[in-house]
Amino acid sequence: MMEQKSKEEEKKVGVIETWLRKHPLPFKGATRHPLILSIRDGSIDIASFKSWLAQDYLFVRAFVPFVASVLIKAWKESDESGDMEVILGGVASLEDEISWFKREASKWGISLSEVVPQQANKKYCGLLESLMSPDVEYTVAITAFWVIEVVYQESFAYCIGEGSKTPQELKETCERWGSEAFAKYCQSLQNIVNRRLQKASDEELKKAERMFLNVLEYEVDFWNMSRGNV
Ligand SMILES: Cc1ncc(CN)c(N)n1
Repeated sequence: MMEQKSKEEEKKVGVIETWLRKHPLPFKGATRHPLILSIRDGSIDIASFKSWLAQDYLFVRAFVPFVASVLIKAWKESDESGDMEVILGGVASLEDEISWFKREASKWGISLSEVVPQQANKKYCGLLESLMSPDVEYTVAITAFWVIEVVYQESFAYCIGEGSKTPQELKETCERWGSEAFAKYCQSLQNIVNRRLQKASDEELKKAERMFLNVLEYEVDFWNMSRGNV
């Protein structure tokens, strides 16, 4: 009886929660990076922030076709029509995000047309491009999509959380990904991923878990880049 109950509970917990318990350090490494800690404690070097902003603009431009490719996979492979609305919401919000990057860059005197992608950025955009292949399963692609979004949500929410000393001029940036609305969107993605993983084959589960860890590494490399540790 006891054993039955714990198995039931495990089912309710969801695969993502079990991964987060199994791999706390990689997740913490990506969401509590020194760059984020320096925003939160106010010691951030503005040159690092500007470098992150410029590189992230290029990343987001590459992220748009990736999210569009996840939308196509959802249309072809999903067992739930509601997935498309969640992903479509993500695509739509990226238009506003790109405009925001342009405004923010001009505020900081950054000429976006002159930004050259650094190595870690090129590598990460290469990963996005590889995930656009029709050979990559919807479950694996949507897992990557969720991790990419949740790292920013967890990181920037920490910068505006209780006790933070984030400089006023960086608060809008932190709000963009640290807001309640963005957290809700990430939760919707997480629900899709958990549902898909519950039905996945062992092989697909392994692929998705490897992707989860891979993306966390790419995120750390991306933060490192902005601190000059390419
Ligand atoms: C590198 C990176 N990772 C995630 C996000 C959030 N879409 C982003 N803008 N940039």
